[in-house]
Amino acid sequence: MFLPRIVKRMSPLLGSRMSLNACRFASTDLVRTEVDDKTGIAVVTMNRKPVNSLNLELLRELSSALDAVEKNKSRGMILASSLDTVFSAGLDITEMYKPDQARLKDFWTTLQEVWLKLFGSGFPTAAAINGHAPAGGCLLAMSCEYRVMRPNLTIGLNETQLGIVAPSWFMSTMENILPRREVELALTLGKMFSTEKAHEIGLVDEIVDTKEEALAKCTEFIQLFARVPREARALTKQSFRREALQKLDRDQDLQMFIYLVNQPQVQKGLGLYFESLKKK
Ligand SMILES: CCCC/C=C\CC(=O)SCCNC(=O)CCNC(=O)[C@H](O)C(C)(C)COP(=O)(O)OP(=O)(O)OC[C@H]1O[C@@H](n2cnc3c(N)ncnc32)[C@H](O)[C@@H]1OP(=O)(O)O
Repeated sequence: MFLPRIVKRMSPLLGSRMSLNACRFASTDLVRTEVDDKTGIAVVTMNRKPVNSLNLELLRELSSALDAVEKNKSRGMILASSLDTVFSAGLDITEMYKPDQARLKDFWTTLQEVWLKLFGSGFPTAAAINGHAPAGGCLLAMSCEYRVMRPNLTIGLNETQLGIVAPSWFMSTMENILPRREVELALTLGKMFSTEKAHEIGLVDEIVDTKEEALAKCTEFIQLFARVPREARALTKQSFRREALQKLDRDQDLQMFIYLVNQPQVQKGLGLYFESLKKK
């Protein structure tokens, strides 16, 4: 079981609001967690080059970071990326293409866990989307309560474009934000929205020019709850999200995923897609 290292020092994020305050760090190579001592808000930053694709190790560390945020009783959590142009490229295709079956099982179970912890968290959450957010990257952002994005990027659930089917809990997560018809269209098309279009339809709440502004806007959102009793807020949020959370039958979902991924036509499609990414 991974245990985050916790030390106390000054934030290296010079120029951002966070830099003014001493921060507690709980960091690993893949996920950095910084808690601002003044606001009590944790910034969880994904840091897996080149594109924050979600492999088993990154998912495990995200899961541990979420546990740490919960345990530390942080005022809220902002999810961000250390990369300049990518928030997260979604699931790491190498986990699904010609997979090791035991690892594939672990991989999917850990993704379920991350979603259950993030979407179902009692603490306030916001995503500072400072880069592209396709598929699993979009899922992480949508699992938060508020989204702030930089211009000229893309976000969406593009699974059908890859010949795969987004699980129903990906759909429920989008349905928590957008009208059902919009979700059906977006998913059947495998639509990637520009930042501007995502903002127009409500998938993204605000557009800002820099990562620092995104972090500041996310902080402002979380601070809206400063005077709302923590427990009442948490139970209200969880009650809104309960139906989606309870709909996930983890075992059945795992069996379905394993079955689908191992279909020869899905393997072929993933292989071709991966090649096309490499050729680019
Ligand atoms: C039943 C199954 C259910 C599954 C549910 C969810 C599915 C998913 O999440 S599938 C993943 C879907 N993701 C995508 O389609 C995104 C693919 N990536 C991109 O579009 C671009 O990489 C991106 C816009 C994110 C960034 O563009 P660039 O900055 O131009 O980077 P490159 O495209 O040059 O990529 C750099 C490097 O990373 C590799 N890469 C990219 N994405 C992935 C990925 N998802 N998994 C694994 N590897 C990925 C890419 O091949 C490049 O590798 P090298 O050529 O070796 O440098």
